[in-house]
Amino acid sequence: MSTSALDLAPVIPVVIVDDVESAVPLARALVAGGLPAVEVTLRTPAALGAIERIAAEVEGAFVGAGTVLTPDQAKAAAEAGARFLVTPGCTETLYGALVDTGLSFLPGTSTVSEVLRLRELGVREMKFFPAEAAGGAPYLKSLASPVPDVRFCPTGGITPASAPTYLALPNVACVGGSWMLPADAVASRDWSRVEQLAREASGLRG
Ligand SMILES: O=C(O)C(=O)C[C@H](O)[C@H](O)COP(=O)(O)O
Repeated sequence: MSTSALDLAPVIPVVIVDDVESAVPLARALVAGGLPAVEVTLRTPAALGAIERIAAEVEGAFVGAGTVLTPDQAKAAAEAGARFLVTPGCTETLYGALVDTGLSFLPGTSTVSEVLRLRELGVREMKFFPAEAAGGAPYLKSLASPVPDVRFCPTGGITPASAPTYLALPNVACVGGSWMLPADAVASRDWSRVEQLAREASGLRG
């Protein structure tokens, strides 16, 4: 069975990289702190280069691409070395492209019908986005009884304070978040702070 990003740690860090040179030390700090699954969002021109460098140079990292919106992005991320793909929402076209890469993926959902549509296609691991805005932990808790066989990675607005509530739910495998990468720490390349925040996040449990 292929590795699922959901099973590696309680948190998947969501990374926005502005320069490729920072990507490797940043990912090393996350891995050292206990967060091996690293989601690099395709929101910056540096993202694909960052995925490539992390895949090649950071031992222990399981690097993925986030903010995958189009089939071309799915393909480019796979070619750059991404091991998993994350999307904020899903369409039929995008779903087909995700499957075509052969990688594991977390399609974004925020309604029960979206969850059921993907479930009909055999998907059992999904992102719940934007988690806090779309109903938060109470929403996912309500889904656990009628749809017990789908596991979620809620992402969007989650903090170290709210993460344990999500992680305590039976249908939450892990959460996604960017709080271990404060903009000022990344700008000043304070990797020891990133590692420390990652370590705290990796110790979170419900
Ligand atoms: O890029 C994507 O695919 C997204 O769906 C959005 C991200 O998951 C959120 O931006 C998470 O960021 P925070 O809310 O800062 O934790």
